Amino acid sequence: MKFPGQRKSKHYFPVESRDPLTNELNPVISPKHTHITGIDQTLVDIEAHVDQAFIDRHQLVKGNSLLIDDLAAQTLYQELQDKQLITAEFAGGTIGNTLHNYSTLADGRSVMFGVMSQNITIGDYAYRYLCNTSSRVDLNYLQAVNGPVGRCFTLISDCGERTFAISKGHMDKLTPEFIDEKLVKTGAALTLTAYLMRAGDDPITQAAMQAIEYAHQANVPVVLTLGTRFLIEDDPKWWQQFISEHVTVLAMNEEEAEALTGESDVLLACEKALEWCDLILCTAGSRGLFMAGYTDEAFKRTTSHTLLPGAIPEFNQYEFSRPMLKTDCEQALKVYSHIAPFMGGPEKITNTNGAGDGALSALLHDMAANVFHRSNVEQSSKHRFEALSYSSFAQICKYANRVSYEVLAQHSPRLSRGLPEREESLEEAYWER
Ligand SMILES: Nc1ncnc2c1ncn2[C@@H]1O[C@H](COP(=O)(O)OP(=O)(O)O)[C@@H](O)[C@H]1O
Ligand SMILES: Nc1nc2c(ncn2[C@@H]2O[C@H](COP(=O)(O)O)[C@@H](O)[C@H]2O)c(=O)[nH]1
Repeated sequence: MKFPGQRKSKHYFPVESRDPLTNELNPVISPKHTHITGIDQTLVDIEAHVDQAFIDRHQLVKGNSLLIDDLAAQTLYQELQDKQLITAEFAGGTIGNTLHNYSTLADGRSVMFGVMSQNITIGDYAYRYLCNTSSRVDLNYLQAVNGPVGRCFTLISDCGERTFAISKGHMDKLTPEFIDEKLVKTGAALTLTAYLMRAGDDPITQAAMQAIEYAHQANVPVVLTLGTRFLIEDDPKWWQQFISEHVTVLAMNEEEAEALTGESDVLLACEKALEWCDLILCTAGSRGLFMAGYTDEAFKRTTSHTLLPGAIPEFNQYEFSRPMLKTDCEQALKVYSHIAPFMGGPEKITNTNGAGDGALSALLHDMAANVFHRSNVEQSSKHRFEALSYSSFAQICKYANRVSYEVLAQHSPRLSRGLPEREESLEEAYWER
């Protein structure tokens, strides 16, 4: 596993580079590996730039992700083809993107549970999905289905806003028997999306609930990303209950945060949502991103950054602390952190598809790095208390933000390579010091 983010100090990381003295006492011959698991609806993104009239004509809602039937999909696809509007086709799906980006960043294994067409022909959507997924994403546990994977028409408006129209195919046919109990229980995290809960009579929702049960039995953190505010604002109470019963880490953007909590201020929304989960990553578009969570009074660390004003004054005071489960804290303290977009954001943003998923994959990398380090260097001072991540709130913000920038600067929601080892924007002197 690679070190999460870019820093000079990589204390016993990779784990083979431990102190020579302790190496002699307890040599690492071959490090124990770590993986994460996730469930997704297997989807290919079909990207096109369209105007408002197109969105209205196909009865879509700007910014939403709506399910459409076969006839509507056929009509929409036909118009896109006739007018030659399709600009790209990529493997997609919010968790598929997150696992791919995790594996690319961490150079580590992730396991995806989902479906795949039994019969694949070269060039079809199932084939493209497989071709566009990192070889470090283990697809051996996919369930074979007799039909196509899903298509996600990703319609980009002039303002950069995305509207998704989903033609399901067989993407929701995953059944609970295809969730591998051992893999979920030995993983560093289980990653899910709120979209899995809108499958109607299809079995993927039960498959997700089965995975959650396995994760709970083994105290594996359950990570949920909210997808779109429209899904949440239909029934915020139901989601609040769902999160408090099942979720450890919540990823959302500021609109989803408002839909969930009723608070338009991101900090206040995070403060409220911390009553239902342990750790929050909340992206805020051109305002960057926020993290919120708990740490124990005994292990809090004061920031050396400028204290920031906001609805919670000086909210970032303890952002150098590491996130912990609330139940692991003797005296739980709420901690918040914020970062503005890396270098102010790329010069030109063609579309923001996948920027939020990118940030989440960085957080997952940091959480998995903690498990990896703990299982290989158990005696390290890092593990004298149980933390959810390897790094501090502030450091994870930096890393997640940097990854979002990379996704924004390229075209696809999936990274084609990891981050550079050394940041060009940091002076040479930083690395030499
Ligand atoms: N217009 C922008 N300018 C600069 N950075 C941006 C912009 N939009 C998004 N980002 C970066 O991408 C991250 C995720 O974006 P956001 O749009 O909030 O995610 P989502 O795709 O989940 O809605 C932000 O935290 C920020 O770092
Ligand atoms: N699993 C599902 N993924 C979906 C659905 N609708 C859209 N999407 C995917 O989201 C990403 C973009 O993510 P974001 O971070 O920019 O919000 C894109 O690649 C789509 O494939 C859905 O219903 N289910």
